[in-house]
Amino acid sequence: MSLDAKNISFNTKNQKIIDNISLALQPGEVLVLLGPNGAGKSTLLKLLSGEIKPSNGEVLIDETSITKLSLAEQACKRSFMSQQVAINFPFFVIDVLTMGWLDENGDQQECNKALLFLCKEFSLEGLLYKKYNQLSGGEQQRVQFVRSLIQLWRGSNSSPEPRYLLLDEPTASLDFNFEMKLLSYLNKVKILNIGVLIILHDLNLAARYADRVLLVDDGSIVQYGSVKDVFQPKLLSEVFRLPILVEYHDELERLVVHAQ
Ligand SMILES: Nc1ncnc2c1ncn2[C@@H]1O[C@H](COP(=O)(O)OP(=O)(O)OP(=O)(O)O)[C@@H](O)[C@H]1O
Repeated sequence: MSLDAKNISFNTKNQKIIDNISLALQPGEVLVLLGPNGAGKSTLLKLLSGEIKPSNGEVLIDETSITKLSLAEQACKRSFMSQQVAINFPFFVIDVLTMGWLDENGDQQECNKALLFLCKEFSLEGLLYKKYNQLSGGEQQRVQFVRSLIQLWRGSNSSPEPRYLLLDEPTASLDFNFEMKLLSYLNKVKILNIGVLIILHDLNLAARYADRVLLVDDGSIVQYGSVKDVFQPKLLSEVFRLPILVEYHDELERLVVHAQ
């Protein structure tokens, strides 16, 4: 079981944006997608989510081509939080949160339970009856993260099917507290048989939270593997076009990255 990209490419009239990428996101792992601006990360996530179709190759969810799944079936299997979600209609926060609730998630009582639990985790209780488009950027991002979790909720099921959570820079507008809260929450998410693919720009946070890393540049994979495999100073320096130092921090017990 996995969310697979098999030799996918995405071209526009004048540009090859994704060039023959293959990957497999496993349930139970956090795969961090790294790369410079314009490398193709968001496009790759949109392809994996089914939002856009590859020019070549295919995306499979648990061995079934995503093109053979209905939108409802896709929604059950994977949840996608894109970079910025503008909602022009004046929805209340509670409406935005419950939009993703599916029959598979459980009944109304279960929905209330999920809302109560996740809103407490991400301090949204006081915002439920505010208009979504009046929230700050960070508040909107917390709402979108909780919405994407609510979509995959299987609270009362002790052995849920594999599911996949795709997150495009979910911490970009968050303060330090909520940034750490969201990233450490992924450790709880992944043990629920969910595979998480997340785009991050902060290399130190990537080193801390990734089980595996996919480094892309110019639409292609540069390196795909463990943090140790990817966090090679020469490789990172080339991709990010500045001298980068990587060292093992004894006290933190992980690799840390510095710009030289
Ligand atoms: N539909 C499109 N039509 C034309 N060009 C596009 C389209 N989508 C993406 N691009 C271009 O493809 C490249 C990759 O964009 P993408 O948003 O995937 O990059 P990214 O790695 O997510 O960047 P960032 O870190 O800045 O968010 C960019 O040069 C972008 O301008």
